[in-house]
Amino acid sequence: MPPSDPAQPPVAMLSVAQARARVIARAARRLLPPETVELDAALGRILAADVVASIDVPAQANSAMDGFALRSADLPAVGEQAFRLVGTRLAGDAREAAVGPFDCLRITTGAPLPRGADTVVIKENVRVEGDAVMVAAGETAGANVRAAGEDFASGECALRAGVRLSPARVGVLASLGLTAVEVVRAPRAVLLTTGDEIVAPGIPLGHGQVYNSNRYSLGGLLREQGVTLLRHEHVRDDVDALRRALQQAAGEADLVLSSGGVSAGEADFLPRLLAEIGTVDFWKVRMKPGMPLLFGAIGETPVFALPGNPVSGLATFRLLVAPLLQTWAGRDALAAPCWHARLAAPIVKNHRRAEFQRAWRESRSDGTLWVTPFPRQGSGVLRSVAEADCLIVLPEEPQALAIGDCVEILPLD
Ligand SMILES: Nc1nc2c(c(=O)[nH]1)N[C@H]1C(S)=C(S)[C@@H](COP(=O)(O)OP(=O)(O)OC[C@H]3O[C@@H](n4cnc5c(N)ncnc54)[C@H](O)[C@@H]3O)O[C@H]1N2
Ligand code: MOO
Repeated sequence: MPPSDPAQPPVAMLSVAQARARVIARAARRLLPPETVELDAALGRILAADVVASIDVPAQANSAMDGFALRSADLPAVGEQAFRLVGTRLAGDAREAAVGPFDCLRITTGAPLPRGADTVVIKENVRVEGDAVMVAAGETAGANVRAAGEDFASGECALRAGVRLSPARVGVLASLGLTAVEVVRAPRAVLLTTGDEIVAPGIPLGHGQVYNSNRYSLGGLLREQGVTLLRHEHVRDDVDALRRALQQAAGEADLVLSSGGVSAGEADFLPRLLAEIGTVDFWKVRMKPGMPLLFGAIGETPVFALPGNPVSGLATFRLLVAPLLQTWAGRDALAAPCWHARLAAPIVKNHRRAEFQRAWRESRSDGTLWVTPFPRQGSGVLRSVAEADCLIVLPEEPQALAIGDCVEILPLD
């Protein structure tokens, strides 16, 4: 249930797991429709439906090497055997060919195997004497042949719905002969940054002013996740300006992300405003950094109001915005594999929020993974995220962890 007065801290904040469940539930209420794109535009997109192979790949058995195709039954057990050279087929030669007993066909990599043949002997292993090809004992039956359907058999599921189309996956689609593919429509987002002290880079910094890094780091995270960033707008700490900006953004986007103005300051208008013009699903999560995170919707458009502190914004994005995008991508947002590592430095934590410490991981030669927390963990130390490659996940209970203790980590790359 939404808190009755979002400007007042709720009696019990949600845990990260509870907050994530609410985010996923809201994402599932409004999935994005599929659209068809040409293969050239498919890279990075999310597959909307399973792709089933309608042909065998490769379509015919073919040679994996340059050499001579023959019948394995004719290979010599000892000494040498002469094979009669009956022709040549380079890859791309569409004529059918066949070999009979003690025949061989000169063949190049990728050329279809002639009827009757089941083995290719590489050219380096034979001696050609006129029309005779001499093959010595020791060749392996069935060698250097790629079976029809070895990569994908017709009828087999080649790619599952929900996967991101990497270069190799787009290659798979092409290998199946497809020219276009159904993908999930890219979510469209508007990013609002707020705060009277925030100015754009390039302008000389006045007293008390701060450059707008969130625009670029949060905008970058959105883009990295395949979101189309429709636009960014910086909004001053004015309740009417914020109301207008939020309503307009919700009208044009699938997702609204804002930064700043969610905590307890005199200009932190977002919690009350979202309750006024939309719905508050939750405000404040038992996490550090990122505790004041606000989530809800305007109409059916989900709204994340992230804390203004640069590190808090990035952490809440990784932990709570990403699951919404994963749900829209048709993926199970709870299924991410869990990594573990040993602590290379002690950690003492006294509070009762789950903590996500920026850290570096290191794979040691004995096969163990170690993790070193960044020395400065403040929510304003953006450098900690810029230099880190993972987050150490510390559970809610107070902890005194020693060097060598095992902790859960979340990779950032
Ligand atoms: N009395 C309390 N004070 C604070 C609490 C609290 O519970 N009680 N919570 C703290 C926590 S935790 C966080 S996190 C921050 C979150 O504050 P807001 O979301 O309201 O954000 P702002 O106050 O607008 O800004 C916080 C900080 O971040 C800088 N900032 C904001 N926007 C940007 C931007 N676009 N680029 C770079 N830096 C930005 C801003 O200058 C502030 O330094 O509140 C604590 N306070
Ligand atoms: O949650 Mo705040 O993000 O601790 O600084």
